[in-house]
Amino acid sequence: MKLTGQQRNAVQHLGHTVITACPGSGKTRTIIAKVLRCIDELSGTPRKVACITYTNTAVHEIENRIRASGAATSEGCYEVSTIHAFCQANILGKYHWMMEAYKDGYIVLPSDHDAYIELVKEIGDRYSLTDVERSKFEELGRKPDGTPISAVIPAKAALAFWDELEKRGYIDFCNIVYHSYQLVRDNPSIAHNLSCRFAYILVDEFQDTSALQVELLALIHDVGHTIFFLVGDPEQSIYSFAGADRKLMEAFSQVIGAKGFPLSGNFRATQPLVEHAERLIARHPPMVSTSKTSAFYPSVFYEHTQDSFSAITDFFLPFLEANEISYGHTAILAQNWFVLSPLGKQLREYGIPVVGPGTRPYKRKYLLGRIAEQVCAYLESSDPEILYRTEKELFMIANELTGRPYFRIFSYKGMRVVHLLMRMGDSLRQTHEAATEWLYAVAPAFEEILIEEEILPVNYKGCLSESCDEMFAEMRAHNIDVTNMALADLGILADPRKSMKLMTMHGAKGREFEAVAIICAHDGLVPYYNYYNQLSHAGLEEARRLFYVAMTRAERALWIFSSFNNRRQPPSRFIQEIGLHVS
Ligand SMILES: Nc1ncnc2c1ncn2[C@@H]1O[C@H](COP(=O)(O)OP(=O)(O)OP(=O)(O)O)[C@@H](O)[C@H]1O
Repeated sequence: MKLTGQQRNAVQHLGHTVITACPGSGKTRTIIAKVLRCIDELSGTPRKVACITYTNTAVHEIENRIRASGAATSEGCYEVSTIHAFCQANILGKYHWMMEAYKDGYIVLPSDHDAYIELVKEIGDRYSLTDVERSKFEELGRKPDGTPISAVIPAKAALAFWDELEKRGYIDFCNIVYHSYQLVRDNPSIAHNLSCRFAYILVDEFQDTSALQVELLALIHDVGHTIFFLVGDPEQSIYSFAGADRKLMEAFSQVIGAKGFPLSGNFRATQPLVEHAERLIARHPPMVSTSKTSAFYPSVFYEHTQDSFSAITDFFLPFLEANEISYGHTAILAQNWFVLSPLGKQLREYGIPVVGPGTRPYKRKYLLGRIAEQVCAYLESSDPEILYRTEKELFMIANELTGRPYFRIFSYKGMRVVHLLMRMGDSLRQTHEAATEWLYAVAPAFEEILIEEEILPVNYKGCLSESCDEMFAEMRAHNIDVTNMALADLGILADPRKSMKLMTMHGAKGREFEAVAIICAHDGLVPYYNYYNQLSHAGLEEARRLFYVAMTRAERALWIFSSFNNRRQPPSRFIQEIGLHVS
């Protein structure tokens, strides 16, 4: 992997390391190079390197790059995961028996699970919570002392919610980390064990690490056998609502005595784009482009249009076509999910390959849908990468259903099952061409394979057929045209490489796209405020960083749209701040 001198120096440093640098400067590339170096060093030893990153997408990206480098043969000496997956695999999943509440096991409850939704309703009714408050349970965070972190949910409601989860043997995402922290804090032998096992812990996007996560890392650090490699950019800290504190990066680096390494230059974006970003947040020294991509002049555009759909179809899509930018290299970003969802639905109906909110014609929770999407993606592209993702999906499904991590899936056995599913999907495609018929045919066939191969227990017989019925009932209830659904449409959902991505600005962190469109750029959304939530100085600064993250995802072109259908909220103040004219 090609590295600059600065990047190489950071990778070669033997002690604790911290890299604080601007967007596009190669922080993620450097952390990947460090993983590869650690793999080289640790291969053949019982010790490991853990690379902790913020999102599952980032995990996939890093894993792909490690595989591409050929280091995947050293599987077993590295782990790339989110902090939740790290805690689940190395702490809570292993030591839950030490906790009275979870001594017999637990089930991780995702926020789209029926039991989760029911519980939110129950607690919402008990505490007379508003719809906005009810929608924020999945964003709940927790301080090291157990206090809930939420700008909107009253603490007593959050505590009652967790109490009920615990009584029912469930656990939500934020408590995976909280209970792991408790286990490590109360049992020094666990910290010792982790420090002996992990020779290196590398953390990407450290600016969004919460106090709870830092405390957990500090406990491992204190044992003294682990070297930390931290990368981040405080100017891209956008998760304070979940407990992130941009000052923790510097504080933790000082505590552990990490040596700082600068990285300069933005490899991603062209100079005109970088100049607009500099107007929003000025860096010292100023960020300069080192991108070799040819620049568009102009490359930052603003339009005030009727609505988001007309913005995309009248301006963004024609621009992509004229400049031969493929959909797979583009993204549409918005401050929240609610404005993306109707747009996703409209674009899908318009025939544009899109993934993201509103583009899946049924909820993600359906087991059959989750497996079928992977199989369809593989049948379309034969990409071996999808085989690994299917393996992971099976692991998650088995874990969610049974409450037990079934690590054997990540072995020859798991891969064999994945191949059996692919083969079955392919053979049924010959006789059942339409997606509807195919789904009804694969449901019992996949189920038989999963039960026979002991991925699912026998008492789960019927679960995929049931899931198939529920999926279709939901699609019919929402008037989805199921008869014209093709297998390729399902495959796109699991393999979004050729599709335009719809994502929230938060979800876009760490990503890059040739062209980016920001929709609904209105004051009240970015920055967020309304009659009940006045805009504070801290809120404004966090929103500025959010807009900065969104605009620095673009490599060549950035389009920003506001809408004259939205009469209550003026165009975002950040549009003018970056030097664009708002009439
Ligand atoms: N030494 C290098 N030579 C060539 N390209 C590079 C180099 N370093 C980084 N890049 C490229 O620059 C782009 C940005 O790199 P990367 O994603 O690692 O930046 P980052 O600092 O993590 O960005 P952000 O903070 O915005 O997430 C990527 O396309 C990467 O491949």
